[in-house]
Amino acid sequence: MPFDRSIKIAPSILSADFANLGAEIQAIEARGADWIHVDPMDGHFVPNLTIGPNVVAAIRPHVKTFMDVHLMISPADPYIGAFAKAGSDMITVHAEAGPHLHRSLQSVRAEGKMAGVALNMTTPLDHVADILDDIDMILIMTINPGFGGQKFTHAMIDKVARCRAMIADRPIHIQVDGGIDPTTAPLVAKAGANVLVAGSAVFRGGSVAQPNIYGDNIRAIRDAAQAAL
Ligand SMILES: O=C(CO)[C@@H](O)[C@H](O)COP(=O)(O)O
Repeated sequence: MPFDRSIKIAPSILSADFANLGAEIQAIEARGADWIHVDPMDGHFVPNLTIGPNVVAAIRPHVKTFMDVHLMISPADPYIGAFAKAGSDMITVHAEAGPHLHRSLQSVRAEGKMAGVALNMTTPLDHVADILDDIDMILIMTINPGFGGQKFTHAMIDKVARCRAMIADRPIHIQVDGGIDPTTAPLVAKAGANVLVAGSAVFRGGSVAQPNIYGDNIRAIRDAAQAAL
C-alpha cells in the first residue's frame, strides 16, 4: 500500500474532559478526527503529570482510528512495553529522553508498534538524520512540551521544511504539536507537515453535549491546511 501523506488531524485529548474520555473520543472520531493523540507526562521530563498506561488501556476500546501516544517520560524505555500492551499504535519517544534513542526505537518496533521520535525545539534534526530507516514519524515540537494552550513558535516552520527535505521520499510522517489552529495549520502544512496535533483548537467551545463544535473546529483546521498545499 502506498504511504499515505495526506493531512491528518490528531486531536490531543489533553484538552478533553477527563471525566468523559471515552465519550469525548467517540465524539471527535465521529466528527472527523483521523488519529487520537495521547500525552503521557511524568512530572520529571516535563513539569506536568497526566496519563499512564492504565488510562491508555481504558480508552483503547473507544478508539476506532489510530492511537498515537507521545511519551513525555524520561527514561521512556521502562514504560514502552506497558504502553504497547495498553494498545498504542504509534509510540513516540523524545530524542532528549535518553539514554539511547536508537535502543528505544528498536524496543517500540520489537513490540510491533510504529516508532516516532519527538524533537524539542532546541534539538536539531541531526539527532535523527542517520537513523531514518528506524523511524515512522518525526514529531517537531512547536512549543515546550508539558501543557496545552501555548503559543505556536513560528521559528519551527523552517525546521519542518528542512525535515521534509531530509526525509525526501521515505515513508515517514512529519507531525507538529503545539499551538496548531486554523491560522498556523497552513504554515506547517505548506512546509511539509502531514500530521497536525491540536488540543485547544479542537476542544474549544465544544463538549459531548455540543459535539458539532468539535466537527466545526476539526474542519476549520483541515480546510486551512489543505488550502495551503
Ligand atoms: O504535547 C502537548 C503538550 O506538551 C500537546 O499535545 C498539547 O496538548 C497541544 O495542545 P495545544 O497547543 O494544541 O492546545
